[in-house]
Amino acid sequence: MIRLSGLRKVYGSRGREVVALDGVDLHVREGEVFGVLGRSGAGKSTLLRCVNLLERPTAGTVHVDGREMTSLSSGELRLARQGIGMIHQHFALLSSRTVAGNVAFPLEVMGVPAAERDRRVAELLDLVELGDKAGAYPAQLSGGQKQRVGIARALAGRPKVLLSDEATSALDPQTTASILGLLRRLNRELGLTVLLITHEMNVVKSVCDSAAIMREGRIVESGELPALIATPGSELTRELFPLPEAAPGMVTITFVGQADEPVVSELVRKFDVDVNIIGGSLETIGGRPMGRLRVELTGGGSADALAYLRDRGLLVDVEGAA
Ligand SMILES: Nc1ncnc2c1ncn2[C@@H]1O[C@H](COP(=O)(O)OP(=O)(O)OP(=O)(O)O)[C@@H](O)[C@H]1O
Repeated sequence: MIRLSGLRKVYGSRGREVVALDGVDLHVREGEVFGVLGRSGAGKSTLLRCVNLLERPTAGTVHVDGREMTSLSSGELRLARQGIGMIHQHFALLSSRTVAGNVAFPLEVMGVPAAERDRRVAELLDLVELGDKAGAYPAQLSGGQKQRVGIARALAGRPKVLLSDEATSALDPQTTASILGLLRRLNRELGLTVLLITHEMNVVKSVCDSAAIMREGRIVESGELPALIATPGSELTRELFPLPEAAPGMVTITFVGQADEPVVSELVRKFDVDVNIIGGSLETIGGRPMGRLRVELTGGGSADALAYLRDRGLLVDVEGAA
């Protein structure tokens, strides 16, 4: 649905060049929620704004729903942008307009007749569960309600793609969870493809099907979450499942979906080993238990025990071993 190839963006700033995107390739499949994670300055906002061409890339191509965005005329681009909604960290609502007026705004720009516009606004406000706030002004709303208005407005043109620019960063954890729940529901009910940028691991964990990590304008890893978590050396896995520091010889076992099996007791029963648990971190991601366990194995059966774990499809990493 979204394909970025060889994307480069260089800003000229007071005679100095800043490379914000340095050869980004990214594929977001239709109907998925894709999260781009990265620290401040990594290039996330620039990447997102290149998708709808709010920012024009210096080089590379941007395909959205089969169209090459950089080759469109300004009229074609305006139309193409109707198929790409966007929500923002600070909501970007018009304070002088009511909730209904904010949602109606893009419909007015599109030239939708008044009666149809009113119908559509009511439908959109119902969709985000704000039907009773149509006449309220943004200043009278909570942060979560403001973001729901932002989402309703972004969906006015019935987009296939929603871009989310740190949409929950200004919200408390409970409100964040409800907004992420809403995005997930819209993704499922409308088949909406969602590309979100965030610096919060929690967002990726709770709502994304796939993710990418960005650093200094580059994608350092990307893919569907289970595959990414099962990749040896994955940075995402380390951040998702933090563990106490490893000492040489310690064993880290990564589970992707097998976390409900009694692996530790099996090891002790089947092999001549003692298992000392150093730490563990488990989460349910996409309905599947995933996580990491760090242990110390002692006893003559350690090598056989490790081979057994690997045979079972678990990712096993021995600290200090090549
Ligand atoms: N309009 C601009 N002019 C010059 N430099 C810019 C501009 N926009 C962004 N940059 C620079 O490009 C780099 C990437 O910025 P970007 O905002 O995309 O990162 P980010 O990961 O979204 O960070 P944050 O979460 O802090 O917004 C940074 O070094 C930033 O200073």
